[in-house]
Amino acid sequence: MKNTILNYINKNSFEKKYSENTILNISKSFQIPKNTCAIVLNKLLEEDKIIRIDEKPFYFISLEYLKSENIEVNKKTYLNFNELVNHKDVDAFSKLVGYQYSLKSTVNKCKSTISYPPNGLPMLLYGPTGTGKSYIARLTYEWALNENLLSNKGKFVTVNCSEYANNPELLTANLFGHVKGAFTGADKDNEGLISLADGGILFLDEVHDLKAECQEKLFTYMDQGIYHRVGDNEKWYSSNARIIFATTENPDNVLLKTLMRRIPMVISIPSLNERTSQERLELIYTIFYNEQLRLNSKIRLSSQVYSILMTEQFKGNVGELKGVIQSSCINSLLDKKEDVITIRLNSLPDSILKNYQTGAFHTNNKEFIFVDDLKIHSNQSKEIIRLNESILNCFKEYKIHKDVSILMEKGKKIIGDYFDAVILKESKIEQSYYLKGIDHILNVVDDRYGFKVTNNERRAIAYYIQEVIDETNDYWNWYIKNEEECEDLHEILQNEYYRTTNIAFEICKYLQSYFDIDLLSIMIDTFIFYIYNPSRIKKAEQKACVILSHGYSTASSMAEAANQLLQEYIFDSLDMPINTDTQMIVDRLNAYLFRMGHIKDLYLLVDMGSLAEIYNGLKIDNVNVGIIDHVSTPIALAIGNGIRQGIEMNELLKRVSEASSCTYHIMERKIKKSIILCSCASGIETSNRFKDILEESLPGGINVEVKIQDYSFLLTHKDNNPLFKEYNVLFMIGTLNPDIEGLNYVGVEDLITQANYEGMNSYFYNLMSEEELETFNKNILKNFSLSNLMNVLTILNPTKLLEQVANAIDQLQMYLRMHLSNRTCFGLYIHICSMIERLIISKNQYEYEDCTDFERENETFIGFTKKAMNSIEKFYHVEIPLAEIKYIYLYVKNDENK
Ligand SMILES: Nc1ncnc2c1ncn2[C@@H]1O[C@H](COP(=O)(O)OP(=O)(O)OP(=O)(O)O)[C@@H](O)[C@H]1O
Repeated sequence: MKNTILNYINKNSFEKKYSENTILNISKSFQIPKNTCAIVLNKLLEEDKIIRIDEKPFYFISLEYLKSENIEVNKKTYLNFNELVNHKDVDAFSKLVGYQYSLKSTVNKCKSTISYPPNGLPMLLYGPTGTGKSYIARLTYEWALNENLLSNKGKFVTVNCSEYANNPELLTANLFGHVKGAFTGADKDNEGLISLADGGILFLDEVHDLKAECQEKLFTYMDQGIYHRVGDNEKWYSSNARIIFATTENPDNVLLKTLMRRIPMVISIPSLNERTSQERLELIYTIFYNEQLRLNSKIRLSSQVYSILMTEQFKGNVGELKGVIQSSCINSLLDKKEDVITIRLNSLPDSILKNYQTGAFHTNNKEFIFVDDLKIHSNQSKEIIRLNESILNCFKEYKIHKDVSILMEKGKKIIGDYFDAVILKESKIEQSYYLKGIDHILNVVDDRYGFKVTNNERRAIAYYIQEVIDETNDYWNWYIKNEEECEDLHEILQNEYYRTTNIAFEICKYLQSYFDIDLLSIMIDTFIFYIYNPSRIKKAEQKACVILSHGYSTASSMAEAANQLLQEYIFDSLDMPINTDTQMIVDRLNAYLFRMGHIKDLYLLVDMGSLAEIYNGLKIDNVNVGIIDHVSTPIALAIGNGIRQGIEMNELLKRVSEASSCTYHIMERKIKKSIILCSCASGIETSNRFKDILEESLPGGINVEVKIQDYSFLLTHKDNNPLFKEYNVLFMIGTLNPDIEGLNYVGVEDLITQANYEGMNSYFYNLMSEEELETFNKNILKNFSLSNLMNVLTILNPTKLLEQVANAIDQLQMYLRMHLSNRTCFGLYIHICSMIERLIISKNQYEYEDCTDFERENETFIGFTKKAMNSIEKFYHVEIPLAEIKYIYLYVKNDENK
C-alpha cells in the first residue's frame, strides 16, 4: 500500500498536479480510511520520500520529483508552496491571526525589540488572560531564530512565576541554579533556567508573581549578563538569554519601579473584544480548521453556534474561545455522519449555554455553515491582496513547469473567479463615480480595439479599482515585498503577449489618470489575464502591423479607425512629424520591434519613403517583412481583414496591391544559423574537446552547430567579431568569461556543478522542444561530470593530475587565507589541467601577453601561486608562465565567496 500511495503522489507530482495529493483524494482513490491513509503518509514523510505543504487543505509532493527539478529541500513541511520554491522562511508571525491588523504594531515592536543590537532588549507583554501573550512570545522566538538572531541551539525556556507563588526560593533556585547543599534536598548542582536559555529566550510568564527579592536578583543579570547560583555567592556565571516578561496585571502596580526601568518596551495586547469582527471570524476559522486537521473530518456549525461564537464576551479572550471551540468539537464527536461533524447549540459547554435562554434564537435551526466556507468570509477585507497572491502563486508554479499557456490559463481563471465573487458585492460600488469612470474608459478601449466588456465585468472592474484605492497602503506594501517577482512576471507576459499587454497598459494608463492611482505592474498583469482571449488575439500575436505615416496623428487615426472597424486590435501606429527623416523612422521602428518580442510576420504600411532604406535599417532576423506603400484606411482594412482570415503574407499583399495602386515588397526571413561557441582561455585544444562533448550531447536533428574560436581572438575583436555577424551565437562555453556585450556565457564549471541549466536552456528558445531539452540536459549532466571531462581533456593520468591540481588549489587557498567556492575550484581544475597538458606537449606555442603591470601589482599572489604549483612544475617538468598565473588570478578575483 505504501508504495502504491507513493507512486500516486509521484505521478501527480511529475504532472504538476500537486494539489491533488490530499488525504481526502488519496483515501478516495484507494478506498482506504483516512486514518490509515494519514498513517501511511506520515511514514513516507518520516522516510523522506515526500514533503508536506501545509496550505489549506494540505498536500504532499514527492521528493523524487523535487530532486529532478533541482528544488532544494531542507525540511519535511512547508507553510506554503512559495516557501518551498523560494526558500524564503515565511514570517513566523504570519500564523498569528491579526498580525496584519490589530496586532500589527505589537508584532513590529516585538521584532524591533528582540533584534535590537547587540543582544536585543527585554520586553514586557501586558494584556488580559488568553490574549495570546505566550503565543506571541513563542513566535518572537521562532522569528528571531529564522532571522539568525539567536544561536542555533538557543532554546525557548518558559517559567510560569505563578506556579511558584508560594515558594519564591524554589523559583530563585530554579531560575539561577544552585550548588549542591545550597538547601535541603539540593543533592547536586543545578545549572538553572537562565543558563538553559543561553543563546535563546527566557520567557517569564505571570511575572507579577515574581517576588521582589527575585526581581532584584534579576537586575544584575539584566545589567551585566552575570549572576550567582544559589548557595554560591563567590562564583559568577554568565548567560546570553534574551528576556520576555508577560503579565495580566497593570505592571506599574505590581512590578518594582527598578525592574520597570530596565524594561524599555512594554507592549499591550488588545482583548478579544477590542478586535474587529473580521479578525474574530478569522480566529474562529483558524481554530476550527486546526480541529478539522486533528479530527480528520469536515466540521460544520449551526448558525446559532456561529452567532454565539461571534458575539459572546469571552472573558478569557482567545484562549477561552479556543477552549469553547475545542470542547464543542469533543462534545459533537458522536454526531459525526459521512465524515462531517456537526456542532449544534447543545455541543457548546454549559458555561456558555447558561448565558442564553431557550428561545433567544430566531434563526433557522437548519442552517449550517461549513468551516471551510468561513475562510472566504474571514479574508474578505483584503481580497485584492489575495488576488495578487494567487497570481504570484501561479507564477511560482510557472517557474517550474515553464509553460506560459498554463500560466495564462490559470491567471485567467483566477481573475474570472475574483470577478465572479465580487460582482454581487453591491456595497463597494454604490458610488456611481467609479462606474462612470470605468464606463468611460472601457468605451474608449472598445472603440479602439473592439474590446467588448459586459456590464457585470464593468462592475467587477469598478470594485477592483475601489479596492486598489481603499487598500492603497497594503497594496503598496505587498508590492514592495514582492516587487522582483512581479516584475519578472510582467516581463514574461509582456514578451509573450505583447499586443495584449498594449491594451492592458492602455486601460491602466487611463485608470491611473482618471482615478489618480499608482500604476503597478501587477495591475497591468491582472488586466492582461482578464482581456486575453486566445481566439481573438493569439493569431495576431505572431504578427505585427504598423502604420507609418507623416503628420502628427495621421497614422494613429488610421490605425484607430481600422481597429475599430475590424473590431479587433491589429494595427499599431507610428506618427512621423513632417520633417522626420528615414533614419528616425527606422530608429523608432526598431525600438517598437524590440518591444514586440517574437514575431513571424511584420507588415509595414507606409505613406512614402524609401522602402529599401527602411528595410535595410531594421534590426531583426528571422522575420518576414512585407512593406506596402500609399497606405490609406481602406488598404489597412483590406490587410487587417486578410490577416483575420489567416491569408498568407505573399498572397495577401499581392491581392491588396492588385486592387489598388500601391506597390509592395517582401523580404523573406533571413535565417542566421544558430551556433554554440566554444572558446577556452585554456587553449584551442580544450575548446576542441568541449566542442566534441557538446556535439555528442545535442539531440539528433537539432539545427544548432558548435563552433570554436581562439580565446585571444575573441578578446581582441570583442563585439566586432565576424562570427557574430554571420551566426546567431546562442551562447559561449568556456573556462573564463570574456565579458563581451551581448554574448551569453556559460562556464564549464556551471555545467559540472549543474548550476544554471535553466539559464542555458532559455537560449534554446524555439530551437528545442521540452523533450529535446530534457535529453540535452541529461547528456550534459553525464558528459560534463568532472571525471568524464578529465578523461576527455587530458592524455595524462587524469586521476593523478586532478589530485595534484586539487592539492595545489588547496594550498593556494591556504596561503591566500581564502575559501573559494566549488564553482571556482572546478573552473580552476579544468583550466589548470588543460594548461599543464598544453605546456607539456607545447603544441600550442602561445603568444603570451605582456604581464609587466600584473607582475608589479600582484607580487604576493604570484609568489603564492608559484609556491602552490611548485610540486606540479617539478613533477611534469614545466614552468607555468606569468600569463597563466594571471588567468588563475582572474578566477580567484571573480570568486563569488569573496
Ligand atoms: N492571534 C492569535 N492567533 C491564533 N491563535 C491565538 C492568537 N492569540 C491567542 N491564540 C491562541 O489562544 C490560546 C491562548 O493564548 P496564550 O496562552 O498565548 O494567551 P496568554 O495571553 O498567554 O494567556 P495567559 O495570560 O492566561 O497566560 C493559545 O492556544 C494561542 O495559541
